[in-house]
Amino acid sequence: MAAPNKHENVECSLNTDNGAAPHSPIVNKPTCIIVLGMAGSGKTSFVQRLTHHLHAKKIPPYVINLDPAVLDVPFPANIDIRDTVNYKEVMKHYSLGPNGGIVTSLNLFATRFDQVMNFIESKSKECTYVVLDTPGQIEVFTWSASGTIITEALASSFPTVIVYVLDTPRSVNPVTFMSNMLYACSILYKTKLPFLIVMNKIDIISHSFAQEWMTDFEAFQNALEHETSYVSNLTRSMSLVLDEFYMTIKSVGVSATTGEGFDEFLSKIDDATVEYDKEYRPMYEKLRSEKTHKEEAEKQKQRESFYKDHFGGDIPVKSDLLESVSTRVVLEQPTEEGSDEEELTQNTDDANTLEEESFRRYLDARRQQQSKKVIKKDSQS
Ligand SMILES: Nc1nc2c(ncn2[C@@H]2O[C@H](COP(=O)(O)OP(=O)(O)OP(=O)(O)O)[C@@H](O)[C@H]2O)c(=O)[nH]1
Repeated sequence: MAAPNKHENVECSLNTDNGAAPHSPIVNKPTCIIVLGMAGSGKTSFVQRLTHHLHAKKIPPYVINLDPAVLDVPFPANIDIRDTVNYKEVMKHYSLGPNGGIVTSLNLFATRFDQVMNFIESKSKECTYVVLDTPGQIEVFTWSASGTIITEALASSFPTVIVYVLDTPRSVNPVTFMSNMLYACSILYKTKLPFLIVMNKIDIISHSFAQEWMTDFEAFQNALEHETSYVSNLTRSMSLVLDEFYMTIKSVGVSATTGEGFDEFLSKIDDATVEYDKEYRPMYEKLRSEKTHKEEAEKQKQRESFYKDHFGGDIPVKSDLLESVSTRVVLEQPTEEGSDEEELTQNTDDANTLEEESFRRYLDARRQQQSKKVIKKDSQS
């Protein structure tokens, strides 16, 4: 069991100087592994074992804990939501129950996720895998706005894979198995990302029965013979529907307790990374560019209404004046360390000059308009 480590709010201190060459199929981009699963399926134990396994292989991962309510994080987390959001304070402040507190904490954290993206980006060359543990209650992540924001942010910049942890011993019941699969299926279609089912706890029972049910419809129907409840009829019909889902889905059996199956898991993650690159990346890149365009259009709209309000619509919105100002702002580059103050003064001076210039142009334009009006009046009278 990996010893709990003092995690850092912002830094990746663990994943350097190991001499290991990243082996991700996509050069210079870590694969983000989002770990989801029903409460108690073993997500945290799985992340703990995976972290341990990767450290042993000298490929230390970048680990992020997104569960604000967990008491102890049993793996060395580089970023821990609990350092940013105090779940108990959130509950108290907003008079929420435990689940509302978790959802709100995750929402608050999502507003800062751009910073997390910057940290991952800065470690892109050193880290091969970024592992994210999610809250115990699966719906908090899968059906919340913040879960979608986090998933889309990751997937539009890095190869991202959804790992669904299944409690194998609990799934020996075909109805429970089917419920789990329906849930997995809904997440697959919602996230539109490569998806891997991790059948955990195979030290208790082999996952071969579950894999057989996924590939052999008859075998599953036979297992249902013993079920007499009305749910079994529904399950029987649903298994027909899930056939296509089973055909596209990858699965692997692991034990977070013994470490069995983790090499196979990594090899499937690498396959999923290639799959992301081929099939999903174009879609997410399009999504990102659409988002950028939408934001640009929104800014343009705000600028237009600003100029309308301040110049009464007399000056055409697309004037060279507006263009020169907006380009200046958009093209602003981050300054070198140590020269911030100097650059800031320079920028402020530039901005003042621009403002003066534009104001002068505005006055000239008004003067010209006025004189045109006067000439027109004179000629009429
Ligand atoms: N035998 C066995 N037990 C396991 C394995 N993985 C997890 N467990 C046990 O399953 C229980 C739940 O594990 P957790 O890792 O806390 O599960 P979780 O999904 O993170 O739980 P929540 O986040 O609280 O919903 C614990 O008692 C673990 O010791 C495994 O591979 N084998």
